[in-house]
Amino acid sequence: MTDTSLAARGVALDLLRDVLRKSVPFDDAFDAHPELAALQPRDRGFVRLLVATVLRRLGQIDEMIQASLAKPGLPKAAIHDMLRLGTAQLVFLNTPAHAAVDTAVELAAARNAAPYKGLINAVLRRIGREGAEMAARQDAGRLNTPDWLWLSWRSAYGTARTRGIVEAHLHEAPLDITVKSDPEGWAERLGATLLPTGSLRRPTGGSVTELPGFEDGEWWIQDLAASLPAKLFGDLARKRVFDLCAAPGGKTAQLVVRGARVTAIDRSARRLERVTENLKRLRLEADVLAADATTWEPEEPADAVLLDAPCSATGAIRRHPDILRVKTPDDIAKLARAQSRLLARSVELVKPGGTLIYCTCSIQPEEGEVQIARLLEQDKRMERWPVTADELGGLSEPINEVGEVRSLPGMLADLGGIDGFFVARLRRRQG
Ligand SMILES: C[S@@+](CC[C@H](N)C(=O)[O-])C[C@H]1O[C@@H](n2cnc3c(N)ncnc32)[C@H](O)[C@@H]1O
Repeated sequence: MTDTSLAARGVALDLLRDVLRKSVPFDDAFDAHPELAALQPRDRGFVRLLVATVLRRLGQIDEMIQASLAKPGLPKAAIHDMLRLGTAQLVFLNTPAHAAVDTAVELAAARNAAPYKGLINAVLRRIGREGAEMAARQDAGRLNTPDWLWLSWRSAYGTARTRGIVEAHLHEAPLDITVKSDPEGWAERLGATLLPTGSLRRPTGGSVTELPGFEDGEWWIQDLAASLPAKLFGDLARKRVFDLCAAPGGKTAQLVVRGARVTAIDRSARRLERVTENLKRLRLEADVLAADATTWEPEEPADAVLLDAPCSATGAIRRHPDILRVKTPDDIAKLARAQSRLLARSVELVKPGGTLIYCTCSIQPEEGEVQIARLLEQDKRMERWPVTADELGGLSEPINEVGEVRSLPGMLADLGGIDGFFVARLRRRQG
């Protein structure tokens, strides 16, 4: 094994420990790893793919490891992680068997685990021989999904839709792009597909910043589902809009492009820097303000308010498989309480006759449908303004019976799928 590939696998081992045992979100662990900067871009890409594959396929991988151990009982955590990295390469990343096994054994030697070299060698050789057949017999979607999430989705959406969700999680999401203007022209220049809602779609891979139009600020990365809320305000020309949870600013940019005068608020000054940077690259202008939206007092209410609330992000598992491992039912309850406080405050920040859009990239009903049902029951100043399929380029599948957008991974499969998202559009009654 070359020094760089040993270093890359060592970094992957550390990242797996950070996510699985310290519940650090993968992107944060990745950005913070001290040895990552020294790796070649290709090795960095490999580390990302390798760890993401283990997280995406953890249930399957662990079942294969269990079945391949000579004695029952798992080895200690670091050895288990070395086996996981080896198995992901052997079964899901098409690494030649000798390379995957040898590198795992060398990693063990480099990490003071030489006594385990024999065990690692034996288990991975067996998985190299039998892994593909084992994988073909597994119920992949179910095995890779923690029980609490499986049960929550099955009770909210039924078994067939839950199957669609968990099967979609097995694959990485495509790269979606929102353009400032001329979607047809940019689709051609970027070699992308133009989706019915106006977003562009490309397969993932390659360097985004080297694509035409990036430097000139003609477009930004934004999932198809995430692009929907800002499109649902109706005419925004010269309207005053509060974007209450704005960072990193994808929706802020959309609102500005649509002609609104936007105040972009976020309580994280660090994340707000991303909004400022993104707006600068896109040559767009908004007032950017670090404040807590639950206590912020503007001079007057706005014509429209966007509340893209902090959430568990269980709708974005295709892009962030670590969510399967780091989120807990307690997180959902805590986030739901914060969302409900933000929602109550948002009502006060919108003028009578104005529009409030609430959205989250979660597929937990507690962070979506339940929030809106409770608000409408408690606050008679607000009413629903249902979303229609023609506002989504004719897509009716992600609209529920009361006119909320409820997208689920697994929907729009013929277009390449969509992240899970919830969007409710409300109006504050006059008077
Ligand atoms: C889902 S993200 C927003 C994504 C953003 N709207 C976009 O499209 O790029 C949620 C944001 O809410 C911010 N946030 C959480 N609690 C907040 C609060 N009480 N007031 C303002 N911002 C808050 C977080 O810092 C985070 O940046």
